[in-house]
Formats: sequence, C-alpha cells, structure tokens
Amino acid sequence: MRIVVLAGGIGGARFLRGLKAAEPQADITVVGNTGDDIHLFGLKVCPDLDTVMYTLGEGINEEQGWGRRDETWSIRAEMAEYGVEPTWFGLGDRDYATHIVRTQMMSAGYPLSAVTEALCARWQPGVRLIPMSDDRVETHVVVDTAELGEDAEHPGVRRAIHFQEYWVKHRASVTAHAIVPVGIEEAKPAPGVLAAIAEADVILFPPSNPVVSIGTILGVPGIRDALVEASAPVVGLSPIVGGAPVRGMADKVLEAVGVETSAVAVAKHYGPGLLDGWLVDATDADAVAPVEEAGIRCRAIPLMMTDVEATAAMARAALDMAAEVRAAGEAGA
Ligand SMILES: C[C@H](OP(=O)(O)O)C(=O)O
Repeated sequence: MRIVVLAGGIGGARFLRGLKAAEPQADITVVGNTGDDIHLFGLKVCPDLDTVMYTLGEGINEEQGWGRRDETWSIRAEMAEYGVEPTWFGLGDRDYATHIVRTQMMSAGYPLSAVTEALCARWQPGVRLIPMSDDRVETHVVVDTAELGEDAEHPGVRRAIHFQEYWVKHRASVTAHAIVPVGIEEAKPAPGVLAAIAEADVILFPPSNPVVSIGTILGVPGIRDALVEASAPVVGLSPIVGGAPVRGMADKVLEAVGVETSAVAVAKHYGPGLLDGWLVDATDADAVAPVEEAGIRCRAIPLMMTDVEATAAMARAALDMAAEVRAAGEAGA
C-alpha cells in the first residue's frame, strides 16, 4: 500500500510512528512542512523535517518531542558568552551537526530534497521524507509592535516576525493578525511530491497544525490541486479535541485565519473538496453529524497519541475509513 502523509513536526512524527507500527509493509512518503525553517547563525534549520527524521530514526528527545536525545549544550553556552542573539531558539550540540551538514551541502549546490535524503541515509526513518519544496518558504506572523513592547507611542503599527520568533520566543502570546508564508507563491513542489500524491493509495493528514504545518504545505502551488485530483481517498485526524489543541497553541493561528478551534471547523476549513474522511476524538462525538452534513465522512474514536499502540489504532482507523471511502466510490461508480 502506498501512503502519502502531509506532516508538520511533533504531532506528525508521532502519528507516523503509529502508522509504521500499524502497516509495517506500507510504502510511506512523507511530505514535510518547511515553512517553519529558519536561518540561524548562518545555518539552515528545518525543525519539522528533523523532528520526523529523529523521531522515526530513534534519535529524538522523547520528553521534548523535538531535538536530539542525550543532547549537550556547549555551543549554546559559548555563543551566549559572546552575547550572540538569538538566545531563545534551542540548538544543542548534536543537533548542530545536522544543520552544519545540511548547510554545507546546500552551499555546495544540492537542493533541500537531496540533502534530506542524504541525512535520512544515516537515520533510516523507514519512510521517504521529502520537503514540500526545495524553494525557500518561511512563515511569518503579522503582529502589533506595541504588543512586542516596541513603538508604544505608535499604536496600530504592525510588522511581520518570523514564525519561530512568534511561536518559540513569544509562545504565541501576542495577537497574530495574519500568517504569511513568505515565498510560497514562487515555490514549486519538490521532486517526487506530485508523483507520490498521484500514485498514492491513501493520503493522510495527521493531527498536525492545520494552519502553519498542513496549511503551508497545501499553499505550495500545485499540491492542493494534486490532492483534489488524486484518486486516493484523503483522510484527516483532528488536532483539536474538546475545543482545544491536543498539544501546542494551534488555537492562536486558527484564530488568525478566522477558523474556530473545533474539530468541526477544522474539517470545514479543509473542506469536502479536499477531505473524504475525518476522524474526531471520542469526546467530540457530537461533531460527527455536522461534519457529515458538510459532505465529509466522519467517525469519533480515541485520538490521544499516548503510546505507539494507541497511535497505531488511530492509523488503522484512518486506513479503514479510506477503504470505506474507496468502496463507497466504487459502489457509486
Ligand atoms: C506548530 C506546531 O505544529 P505541528 O508541528 O504540531 O504540526 C504546533 O501546532 O505545535
């Protein structure tokens, strides 16, 4: 079975671990979000690609969900001694090696997709991990400068800050007025992305951030159309449970794009043109009827990724729903 998964960081990576446990023989292609990428100290950092790679390659810091296990922080301490900014983004020594190798290869002319493949040769994630695009896309967030503590005498002045500054430095505590994936209009899908979508048997949206992870991937010209045209069913799992994100602060960026923080609203945001099926948490059973009324097959099951077995059960439910969609399509054809 050929499965394509659109993934952000922690939620996507943990879901993939369950999917691999549920379908060990499957041929899985992961289209990774690169809108969270940031250039720091001259290095290109790809947080979501690395979280998928480290998680599936058994190198992740399990407690944090990001970064390397058994990490040390000598470089960060030395940089602080020099007074070098920014200090709010945590890069450990082991993690630095990944960014140095990536940056060195990119400086030598290799595209990000080739570099990612080379990094994965070490980590053996057991999936084909492709960035959504080889072109540089970096998500920015429009905020009020007064809320940043700048320019207090000029209320109403806004500027765009990098997504990581908004998310990691400010913990999404300043109002996001708009989410702007800079560079996306000119970005092309990375080699292999459109073919994987066209040839897939099943396409899954894990419980990743619908705005800044999956939403950014969908914004790369050509990817959304390929998904709509794909013969494979598209099934998603809600990242919102009981009106709140399972983890993180996705509610803040949903608000910025005018979408309510609910399993129903996120399903409608993706829409029936894109989604064939949607899984909501058992506590959101009352979401099933409105999602189905919107034209998307829906079921309520436990959606907490507490361990690999619970996550594998979610993956199996998504694959079962995809099979139902396919059977219904064949019966109707
Ligand atoms: C930004 C992040 O997205 P994810 O990596 O979970 O898709 C989150 O919502 O915590």
